[in-house]
Amino acid sequence: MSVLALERSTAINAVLQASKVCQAVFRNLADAKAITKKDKTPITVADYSAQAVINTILGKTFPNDPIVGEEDTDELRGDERKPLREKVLELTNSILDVPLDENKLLSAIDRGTHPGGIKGRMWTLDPIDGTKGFLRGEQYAVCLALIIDGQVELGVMGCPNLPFDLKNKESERGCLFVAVKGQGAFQRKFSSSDELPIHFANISSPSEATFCESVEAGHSSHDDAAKIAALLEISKPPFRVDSQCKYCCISRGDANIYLRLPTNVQYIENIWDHASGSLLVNESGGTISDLYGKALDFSLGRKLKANTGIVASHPNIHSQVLDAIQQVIKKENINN
Ligand SMILES: Nc1ncnc2c1ncn2[C@@H]1O[C@H](COP(=O)(O)OS(=O)(=O)O)[C@@H](OP(=O)(O)O)[C@H]1O
Ligand SMILES: [Mg+2]
Ligand SMILES: [Mg+2]
Ligand SMILES: [Mg+2]
Repeated sequence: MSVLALERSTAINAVLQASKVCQAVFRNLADAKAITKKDKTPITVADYSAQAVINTILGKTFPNDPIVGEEDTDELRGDERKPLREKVLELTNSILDVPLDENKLLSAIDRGTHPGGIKGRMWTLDPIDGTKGFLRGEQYAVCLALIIDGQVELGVMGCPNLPFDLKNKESERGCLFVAVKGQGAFQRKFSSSDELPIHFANISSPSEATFCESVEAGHSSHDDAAKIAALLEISKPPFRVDSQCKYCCISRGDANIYLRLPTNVQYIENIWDHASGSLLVNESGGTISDLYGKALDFSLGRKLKANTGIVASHPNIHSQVLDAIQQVIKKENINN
């Protein structure tokens, strides 16, 4: 049996089950209404339920593994939130073999409150990445990764709305991506367990590239990206796609560069927003770093405290992309 085989199959199953939750919620749009968390970002019953489903499935097979998950139950408790809690419970139990009661539901979600760190095994989970994309009916991803001693060893991403072949409008939607360190990166349909290896598109000059960025200008500066693209003589328009689907798209050659450029200096990226994507990039032949060329450090807790922004691209062009980023950042620092 290959290294991390049980972790790989368990994570794939967990992500597929959580993706079903998201699809069910979206089919009944009334349930997909968001509430706003204390940090002013949106959350839906699907985010809560997907985290409950994945944490429960992981807990059964790996009871001693901690989980660094995006969500917690702070805003799911109290009388006022009873209807929301009941909806989350109903959804979760429509997927799990053994139904949970309310207390078990809350503790399943709160298994995700681990602080992270450098020692030992831990999972990191983003039950819905691109919640805003999910609410718009566009792209979103269920993202799960296993980190051991600060290194991402396994990444699985479910993209329920992503076409298997982007160039074919009729192509089936619902793709799952999986990578294990040293074992390559693969794509499969939700509807079949056949896996196909994926690779970065070969490219020799940045001017030929298509770059991906967030749909939300508040999450990544579109203005800075346009300046960087101009310096690199990129003529193709940006490929704006929600969520960690960006990582999936560059890893299978739909685009060539992923730029995530901070819009404010206070924002620090979360580990669950980049763990699975970073391994997918590395295992499909790409390079990933922060804007200064520094490797992403997943060992410092729940956040990528030592990194600023993200850039992923083909190794042939990575240093040129970093140079262009430096020129734009320097100019901005001078002007501010
Ligand atoms: N200010 C700011 N800067 C950078 N990133 C931020 C910011 N605010 C939120 N977030 C995180 O962005 C995650 C969504 O990823 P994307 O921006 O790629 O997708 S999208 O365009 O918003 O759909 C989103 O993940 P989810 O909350 O899981 O959707 C957030 O973790
Ligand atoms: Mg969120
Ligand atoms: Mg996210
Ligand atoms: Mg999320």
